[in-house]
Amino acid sequence: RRPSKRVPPGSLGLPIIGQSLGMLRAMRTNTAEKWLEERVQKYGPISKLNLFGKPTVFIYGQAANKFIFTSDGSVLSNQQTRSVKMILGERCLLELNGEDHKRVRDALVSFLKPDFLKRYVGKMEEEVRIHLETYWKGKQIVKVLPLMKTLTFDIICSLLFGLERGARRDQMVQYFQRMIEGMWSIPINLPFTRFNRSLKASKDGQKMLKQLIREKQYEFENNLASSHQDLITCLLSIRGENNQQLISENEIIHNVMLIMVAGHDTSSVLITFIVRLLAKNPNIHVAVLKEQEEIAQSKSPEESLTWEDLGKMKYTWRVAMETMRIFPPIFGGFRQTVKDIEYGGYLIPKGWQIFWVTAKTHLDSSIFQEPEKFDPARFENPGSLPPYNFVPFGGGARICPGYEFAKIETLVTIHYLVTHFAWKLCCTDDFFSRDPMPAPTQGLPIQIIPRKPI
Ligand code: HEM
Repeated sequence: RRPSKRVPPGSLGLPIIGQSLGMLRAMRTNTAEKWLEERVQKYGPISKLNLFGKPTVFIYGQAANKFIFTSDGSVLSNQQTRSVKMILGERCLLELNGEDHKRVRDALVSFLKPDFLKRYVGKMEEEVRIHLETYWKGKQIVKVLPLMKTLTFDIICSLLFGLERGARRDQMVQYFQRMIEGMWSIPINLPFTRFNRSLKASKDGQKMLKQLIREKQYEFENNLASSHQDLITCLLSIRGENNQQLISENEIIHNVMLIMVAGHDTSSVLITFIVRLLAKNPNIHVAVLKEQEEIAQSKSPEESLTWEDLGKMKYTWRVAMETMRIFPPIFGGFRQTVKDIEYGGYLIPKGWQIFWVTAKTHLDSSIFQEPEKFDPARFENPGSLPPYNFVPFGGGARICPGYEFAKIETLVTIHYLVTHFAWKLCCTDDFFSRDPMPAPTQGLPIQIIPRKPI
């Protein structure tokens, strides 16, 4: 078929600004789905707009997700905002395409695959225990979101970077927290801007990582590495013919920074929203508690959780999936067309952005009946769910490689939370803003009542 010469309906708005401010405002006021629905009502399921200075086409639904996730690099390339590229570096996975993307991704997956991660359940559990003893024990009110950010940072530092607790880990966490704060803002290189503070923190963090990598390289080459292999050592150990290192120092630094961001912001949001939903749905809370108590009672108090125990947490994981259906941590993302393409009968010119949105498909009543209702039973038989309808982790060649990691940390944390504490929400409003990660009012303060000692 000859491609139609028509670009999708819609307006590109003012030059550069386009609809970016309207979209950002809708994200911050938790009305982004409504904002997009109004577009669909006005222009139909495929429409053009101008986001962050680029002509963009917004598409959603099963076919759209399939198109985005299965198109190869000859049709669509990955597309990040300029601020993300400047802060994370040009060799991180988000910037790589084709063979380079596959080589670096395979290296990361060799560490993040279940066979490797199952050895680390006990180490994650140790981090959760220490966290609860430090920040929850003896408290009456805690703020869940900031604490979950601290916990997921700690887990990543310990498991992925082999950085033990202490001044060095604290310094690293500070750099990364500052870096993330302004990562999504508009890049203006002035000393007082949020972006510039992030860029500086990214450079300081990179310097520290470089030092850490050199130490790990020395340990690796002199057979001094500990038996608990971390991600950095794992990447250093990937060798080709003649024993040459296959992942360069810059690739290690940029991807370690990506993992720090991708791995901590998302899982902390997921756990926070599960805590919120359990407080609002007592029946579901009771069912999760029952499942977790059965596991706890099958072990002595000193015994660690195992991979097999996690396999028994089926209901809890269904609750997590339903939480991600309604409140996906990642709102959506961008790709860029590598050539003129035809989609849905329209022409999308070369160099335009394509904007995909998770929640718009997740809340579609033709896919999920009564989409506003929180119902974990939808995931009783995940195999029956048609592909590309439930996409909190994306899909295809760029599907989230941290899925298993996120699953383990979520299940271990929820196990400890429900078996050791009961809780009530201090703010009962339903509001959360997206910046771009969802954040409930005041970071979700809750009143906690201990069930049994940590
Ligand atoms: C609930 C937790 C998580 C959610 C919802 C999530 C979601 C996502 C999504 C939607 C993408 C794909 C974006 C796209 O196609 O453009 C992605 C990519 C990615 N995620 Fe996650 N993620 C989570 C946790 C993690 C964790 C724990 C890690 C690392 C330990 C991680 C590392 C990554 C990386 C490196 C990518 C880029 C993959 C690539 O471009 O090939 N994520 N994630």
